[in-house]
Amino acid sequence: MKNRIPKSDRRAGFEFRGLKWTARHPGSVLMPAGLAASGLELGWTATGGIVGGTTLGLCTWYRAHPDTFDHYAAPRIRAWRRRWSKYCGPKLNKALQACDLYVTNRRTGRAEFPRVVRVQSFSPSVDTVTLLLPPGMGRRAFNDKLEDLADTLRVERIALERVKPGQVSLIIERREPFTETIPAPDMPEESGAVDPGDIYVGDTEYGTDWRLSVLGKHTFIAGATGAGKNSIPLSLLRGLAPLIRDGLVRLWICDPKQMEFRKLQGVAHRYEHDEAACAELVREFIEDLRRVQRDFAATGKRKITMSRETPLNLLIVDEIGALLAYGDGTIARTLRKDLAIAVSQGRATGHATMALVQEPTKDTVPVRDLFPVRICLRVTSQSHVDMVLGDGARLRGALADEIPESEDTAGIGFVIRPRSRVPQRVRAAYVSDRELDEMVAFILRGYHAGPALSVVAV
Ligand SMILES: Nc1ncnc2c1ncn2[C@@H]1O[C@H](COP(=O)(O)OP(=O)(O)OP(=O)(O)O)[C@@H](O)[C@H]1O
Repeated sequence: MKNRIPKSDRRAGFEFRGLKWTARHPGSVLMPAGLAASGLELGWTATGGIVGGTTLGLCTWYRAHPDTFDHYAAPRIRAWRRRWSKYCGPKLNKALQACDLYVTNRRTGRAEFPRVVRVQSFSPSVDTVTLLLPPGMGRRAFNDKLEDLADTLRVERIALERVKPGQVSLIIERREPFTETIPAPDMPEESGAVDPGDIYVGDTEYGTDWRLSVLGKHTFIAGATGAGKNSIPLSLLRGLAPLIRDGLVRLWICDPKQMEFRKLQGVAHRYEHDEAACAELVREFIEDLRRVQRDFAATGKRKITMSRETPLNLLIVDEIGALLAYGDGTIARTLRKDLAIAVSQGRATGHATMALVQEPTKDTVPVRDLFPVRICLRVTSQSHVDMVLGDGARLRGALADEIPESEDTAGIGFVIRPRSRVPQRVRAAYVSDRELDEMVAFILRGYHAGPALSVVAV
């Protein structure tokens, strides 16, 4: 039998603890060491020049190419800054101690704290701090303490995710970027001023425009009742209003709830609310899609040119769950098949679909994963977030289940940024009843339901 060496009450000397710390944080040690070495070797003026040149280079990158800077550099710089300014050992330990989030080593009597192993900052408002728990502490220790910890750290809210045994991530929402309602988008006067592939629907947490496309893009919007789902299609429709008026975009609306969309009845190409009639509407939408496909096959075309003869088609299905899961089984089966065709084949033919749902489970919306653009507003369950936005989205900061249930937060949600795959907080603009009426009146003023000769290249 192996002889076990009895544990000592003494800790390793500070120089060895220092070495261990250096091994864990090589960058934070090597950078100042490199600068000091450069100062001594090359002289302080040359080192100042290198530092200045690097800073200038970063500033130029920041100003010249926001896309690549925000994708590659900003999250790393922010995470590093936050690691050492907000979550450095003693500062975080003080907060953890105040919230009783530590264990006392029975043998040595010393307090042992969760250790920060990683800080990620995918967006300016949310950080993910991964902690290695000390022996004797489990993730349940955090259950009742997250609100206290949020107040102690002076942040908006904190959520917890288990990473692997012994490791948890605190998802720390530092601030709410949206404190004001965003006014309804303007309606352009002329069709030529609208790019249907780039319509403003609200703002992102970076203060930039949040835009959606109807060029064969299919959008899935999930959110609990009152989350503000309707504001997304309604904002989009205001941007598209002149195209609808001029007969270049046709609306197909399934509206089982008969609320806001009912007002669009007079300007929609097709509008239905009854379950069987909605299924018939979607069938006709598919027939239209097939007709364009046949036309493509006959003419060798691969893309439509938006015109009154070949308009873009936007199918809006409000409360898709009411049609697919809660209604008549036979109708739901046909509808599911047709929606799957629309979402998988409508891109090139100019048939876009937008579906809204309260409960985004696979049982309710089996075609959910076919939608390439997914938006998650306030949801009622943690699991809904990853269902909508993809695995790991909540861990990367999409705390859609933590958005408070209040009108002040309606329209706030998350989307996944296409290139980086990280969640981004967004808020849809709010279209009031008056602005909806104004839009309908605007469209009706010159409404063209049938074909004519106008062509707008897209
Ligand atoms: N983008 C927004 N910005 C600010 N407030 C909003 C926004 N969207 C909606 N609201 C407010 O929230 C309320 C609820 O919105 P809405 O009815 O669109 O939610 P919903 O998700 O469609 O709910 P349901 O599924 O029950 O129809 C609205 O009456 C409005 O006061």
